[in-house]
Amino acid sequence: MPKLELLPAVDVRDGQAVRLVHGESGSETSYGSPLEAALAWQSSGAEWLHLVDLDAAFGTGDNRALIAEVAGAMDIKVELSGGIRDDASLAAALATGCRRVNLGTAALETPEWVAKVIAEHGDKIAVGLDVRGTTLRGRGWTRDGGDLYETLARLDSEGCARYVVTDIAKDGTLQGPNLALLRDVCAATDKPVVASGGVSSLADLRAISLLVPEGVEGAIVGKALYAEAFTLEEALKAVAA
Ligand SMILES: O=C(O)c1ccccc1NCC(=O)[C@H](O)[C@H](O)COP(=O)(O)O
Repeated sequence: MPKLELLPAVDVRDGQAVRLVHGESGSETSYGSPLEAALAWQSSGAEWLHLVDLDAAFGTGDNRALIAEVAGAMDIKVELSGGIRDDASLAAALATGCRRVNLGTAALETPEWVAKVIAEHGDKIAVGLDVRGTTLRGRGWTRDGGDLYETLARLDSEGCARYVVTDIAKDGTLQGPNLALLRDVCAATDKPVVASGGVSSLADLRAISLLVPEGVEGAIVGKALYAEAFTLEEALKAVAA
C-alpha cells in the first residue's frame, strides 16, 4: 500500500507565516519567516510543501515575490495555493517551479477557464474543494460557491487530476480531520484526494492513512506542527509504518 504523503503548510499573510482558525481573516497567529519555516520542514524530511498566499486568496494584496523566493529555495515538491484565478496568476504560480497549483475560487466562478487550464496543464492543476457542510466556499472561503458533489462531478468530467479537500469548520482548530467527508469524496471520485484541515495528532494521521486504499493520497498539516503537537519527523515515521 502506498504511504500517505505529508504536506506541511506554510500560509503567508503580510509577509509572515501564519495560522488561521476556520480560515478567517483576522484570526492569524504569526510564526515568523515563511522561508525559515519552509526550510525547517524541508530539513526535517518533508517531500512536499503546501504554500499558500493568503493575501491573494482574500484579495488583500499578494505575497508573490516572497512566495516565488520560498518556492525557488525548495529542493522538494511545492503545491501552491491562494488567489490563482486567471492566466496571469497561473503563469506567475507555475513560473515559481512549483510541482502543482491548487485552484479554488476559479473552479466556482470561472469554470470554463478551469476546464481550459486542466486540459492544458494536466496534473499540474489540482482543485481545492473547501466546504462548510457540502457547500463550497470561495474568495478566501468567504462566499458560497455551489454544491460539493455537483462541482466534483463536473470537474471529474473535465479531467481534473486531484482534489484538496478542506472542512473549513475543522481548519486550524486542532479538532481532528473530517474523516467522513474524506470517505464520501473518495467514494464520489476515482481521483486522488489530499486531506486538509484539523489534523491534531499522530493518531489523526494514522486514521487518514487508513483511507489511502479508498483514495486519500496525502494530508496537509499546519497548526499541529506550529503548535508542536508532534514533530514532522514523528509524523513521517507514523505514516511510514
Ligand atoms: O488554501 C487556500 O487557498 C486558503 C484560502 C483561505 C484560507 C485558508 C486557505 N488555506 C489554508 C490551508 O491550506 C491550511 O494550511 C491547511 O488547511 C492546514 O490546516 P490545519 O492543519 O488545520 O492548520
